[in-house]
Amino acid sequence: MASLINRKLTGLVAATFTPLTAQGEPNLPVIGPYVDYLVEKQGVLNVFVNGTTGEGVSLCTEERKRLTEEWCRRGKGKLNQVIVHVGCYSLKDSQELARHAAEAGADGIAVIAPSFFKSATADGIRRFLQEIAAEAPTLPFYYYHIPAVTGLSLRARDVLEGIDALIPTFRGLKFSGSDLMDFGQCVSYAKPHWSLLYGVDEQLLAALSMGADGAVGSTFNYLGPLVSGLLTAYGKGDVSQARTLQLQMQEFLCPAVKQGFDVAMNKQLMSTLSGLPLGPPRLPLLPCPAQLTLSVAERIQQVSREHRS
Ligand SMILES: CC(=O)N[C@H](C=O)[C@@H](O)[C@H](O)[C@H](O)CO
Ligand SMILES: CC(=O)C(=O)O
Repeated sequence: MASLINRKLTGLVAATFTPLTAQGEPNLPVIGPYVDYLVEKQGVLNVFVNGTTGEGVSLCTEERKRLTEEWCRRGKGKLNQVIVHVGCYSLKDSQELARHAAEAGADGIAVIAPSFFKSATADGIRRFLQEIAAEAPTLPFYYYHIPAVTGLSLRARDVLEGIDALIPTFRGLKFSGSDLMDFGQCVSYAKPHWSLLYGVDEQLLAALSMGADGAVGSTFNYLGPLVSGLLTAYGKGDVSQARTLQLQMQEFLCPAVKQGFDVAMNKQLMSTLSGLPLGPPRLPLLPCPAQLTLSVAERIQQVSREHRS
């Protein structure tokens, strides 16, 4: 198990959608084909399960466990890493999910700070994270910063201060915010074995130039080849090509963003593009009419064909 902790997470990580039946129950049989689709059609070999895109906080702990087990089981031998989000409002529930993720064979865990009672201090968050990480001492641990969703005003850099003394398994950060100065300050502070993963897909290039090691995002579920191309171009020093691809991606997403691009719309878009029956989102999110995502889906399909040919 010692090797798990030394595997640095880089490149693309797809934040997965949670397949639900028409009745709103986890639809586990879809996960096997979903893994194959990511590997074969998208060239994406890492997943981030039960996060924002996966509506993790809308699922009960039993459901989260079953989904974790299925992703780990189906991903075995096919995916490089399965990272599981285990954050809950309750510390105890998070600890239970952290222990479970280790048993299920996950490759790492991540936690979003609770946002009903919002910690006013970095110390409160660090100690919450510490008590969860301690329950899975063999797994790399990542802090997940997503201020627009949590409403927490604490900078990620402030949470990082002194964190490795508290959490020996600390291995980095998923940063889903647009404050690139804060991100840069996380890069300055990071240890070489940490992974700084960016999570605002439409401006990934800016974060790469600031020092990101990789990215976790929802759009890599269907824009994998395009974004892999962006990473490769950037890695070769071809910023002009990387920019072309980033701007192209913004062009597709812009019509969706104008209509309020939330998880419900994103999930519908993914169902259309992949053909996987992902089902409705869970309440309080309402299903997005297929019609609303069709024109976005058509443009993405057209350009994806060009990227493959
Ligand atoms: C709020 C949200 O879901 N953020 C995702 C990851 O953190 C992103 O992957 C976005 O879905 C993506 O950047 C599109 O806006
Ligand atoms: C994007 C991401 O990491 C999430 O959906 O949680």
